[in-house]
Amino acid sequence: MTPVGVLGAGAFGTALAISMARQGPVTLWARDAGHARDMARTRENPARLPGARLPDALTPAADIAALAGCGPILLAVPMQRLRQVLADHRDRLAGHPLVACCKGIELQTGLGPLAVIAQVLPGATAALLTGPSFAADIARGLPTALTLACADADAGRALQARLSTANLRLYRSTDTLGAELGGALKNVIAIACGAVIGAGLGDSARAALMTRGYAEMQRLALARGARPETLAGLSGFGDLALTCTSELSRNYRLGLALGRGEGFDPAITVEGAATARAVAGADHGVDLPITDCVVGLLDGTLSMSGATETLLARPLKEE
Ligand SMILES: NC(=O)C1=CN([C@@H]2O[C@H](COP(=O)(O)OP(=O)(O)OC[C@H]3O[C@@H](n4cnc5c(N)ncnc54)[C@H](OP(=O)(O)O)[C@@H]3O)[C@@H](O)[C@H]2O)C=CC1
Ligand SMILES: O=C(CO)COP(=O)(O)O
Repeated sequence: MTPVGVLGAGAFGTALAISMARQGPVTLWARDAGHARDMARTRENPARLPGARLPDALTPAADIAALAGCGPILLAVPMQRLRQVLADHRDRLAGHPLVACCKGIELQTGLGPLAVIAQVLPGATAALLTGPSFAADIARGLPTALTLACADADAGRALQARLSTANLRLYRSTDTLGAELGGALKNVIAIACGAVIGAGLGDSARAALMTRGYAEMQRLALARGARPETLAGLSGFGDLALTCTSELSRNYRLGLALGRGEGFDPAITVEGAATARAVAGADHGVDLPITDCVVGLLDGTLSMSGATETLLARPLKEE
């Protein structure tokens, strides 16, 4: 069996590699050669996924040429890095089915991962793997369900069969736009929910924000042509429910810090911050009051009390 390739030895890339290496060969590329060598020697990735052991079938690689012998390649780098990574390694990636594992909207263009892939590698078979999944849970072999979205139904079926594992149950979709937007926008709402809890506004306020945040996700996604059932699925509702209620979520933790008026380590990957700015700044004619408040909190132009008053003072309307 040709190995599955994983580009990006971060938390998610490593967790997916571990899960898939339990049923076949996987090559995990790390951009830092020393990082790859350390993983090969110690059989762990403590910096990104502490406590997880790398199965024997997982081969860390420092040279991206090692991906040449792989079949599908999973792209597990942050959304705002995706374009550069694809451009840097275009020749190595050409000809392989590419599975974007990142969640977000590109700040400069307002595009999602699959549109970025199409621009850098036109004609590539591309899919998206997204949904409610903490890297730590996947690495521990806990049951996880994800959406595998691919515009090409046959390619999607093949990738679903190839990438599903004993604990990773993949559901197919051809609504790539809806899957992209669900995974990206839930991070913005998770920041908002963390801020509400961090400010001590309570679980009822969080439930209201999750619900109205889901409405905001739907408004934007449907306006851009997504299917409602996609937003109601794993990539939308499922991931929203997970990310808005767990301190394992970095987006939620950033929100907690904002609500508490505390700082947050900028080195930690938090996709929702850039996505909020990308979406709020775009001209799509859709009302996104929660997203706008998140941007204000991130930029320091809006206080928690100001954000709360802004949302509570909105004109009364039908649900
Ligand atoms: N963590 C999780 O539980 C989940 C994450 N995701 C998504 O996965 C994506 C990746 O996040 P995650 O793995 O968690 O983030 P991490 O911060 O753990 O890892 C990011 C990885 O990307 C690599 N990277 C960053 N920039 C570049 C670059 N220019 N070239 C090559 N590699 C680069 C980093 O390399 P280096 O180590 O050398 O810095 C690192 O290995 C995000 O979009 C996230 O939303 C989805 C579901 C769950
Ligand atoms: O996407 C995730 C869960 O589905 C991971 O969440 P964070 O990026 O907020 O850590």
